[in-house]
Amino acid sequence: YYTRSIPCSPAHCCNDVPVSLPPAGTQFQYLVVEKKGAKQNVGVIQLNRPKALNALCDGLMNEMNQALDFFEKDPDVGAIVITGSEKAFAAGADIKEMQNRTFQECYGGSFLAHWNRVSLVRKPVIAAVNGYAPRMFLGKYCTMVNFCVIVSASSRQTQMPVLTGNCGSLNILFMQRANGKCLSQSSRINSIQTLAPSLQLWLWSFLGVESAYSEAEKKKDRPWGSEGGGGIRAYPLQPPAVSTPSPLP
Ligand SMILES: C/C=C/C(=O)SCCNC(=O)CCNC(=O)[C@H](O)C(C)(C)COP(=O)(O)OP(=O)(O)OC[C@H]1O[C@@H](n2cnc3c(N)ncnc32)[C@H](O)[C@@H]1OP(=O)(O)O
Repeated sequence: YYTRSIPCSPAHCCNDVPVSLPPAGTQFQYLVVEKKGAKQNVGVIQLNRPKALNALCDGLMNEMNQALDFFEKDPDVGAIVITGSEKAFAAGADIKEMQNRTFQECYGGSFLAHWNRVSLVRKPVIAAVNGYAPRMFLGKYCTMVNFCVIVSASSRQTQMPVLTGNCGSLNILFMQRANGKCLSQSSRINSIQTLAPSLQLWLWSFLGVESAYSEAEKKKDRPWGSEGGGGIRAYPLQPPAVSTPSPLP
């Protein structure tokens, strides 16, 4: 990595603070990192560990944090897309790496603390999800999907999790029909629905989100609208149903 000054822009004043940028052509071992979109204003991070179904090993997460640093500091990038392959977004934590760690090591050593980075990015992050993404919303450190602002899942996304616990109150979920059912199991859906309109406005006002969203769609096996017949459901759309209390006997 080298440092250089980037010019200030109205959207991002850096006060000429040096930022770290990866040199052109930097090769990541576990990621493909590139800028996309007509204006090259979408940072796309593709998990690229196919033999392990993109399991989130330490090396991959460290590279992810470098890529996020890079895109966060790049004034040309308005939003970031994280995606995987057609078969797997990510098979969750690397369980082979975890198996010999003791509780003391994990707890005392702040195991997975560096996984939080994606939640701290000050630009919208969209997860474009195909294939396996086991337990993606379950637990605080579940997978990085948990921290993305928008999750756009294709109908082939399998093993859709039950939304419980800390499912990320900032997530706006767009899912195709096959997965809609998981949302009804969420105890947090009411608060997500309440937040949605203002968040969407906020997101869409962000430079680059629109093109980031279309880049995310290209990464999915079945983009929005491809199912026809109005089969696509976007969440949250409706206010929560008000249940009428049954009269006392
Ligand atoms: C704090 C965070 C918590 C969490 O994230 S909890 C969730 C942890 N993840 C899991 O429990 C998922 C474990 N993986 C699976 O259950 C299965 O895989 C799948 C259902 C996702 C896919 O099954 P199939 O299509 O049959 O593939 P395959 O032969 O099992 O896996 C292909 C290669 O990928 C490696 N792999 C898969 N998942 C992981 C993982 N999570 N960590 C490390 N390696 C993984 C395998 O071992 C194997 O590779 P090799 O043939 O060389 O053994």
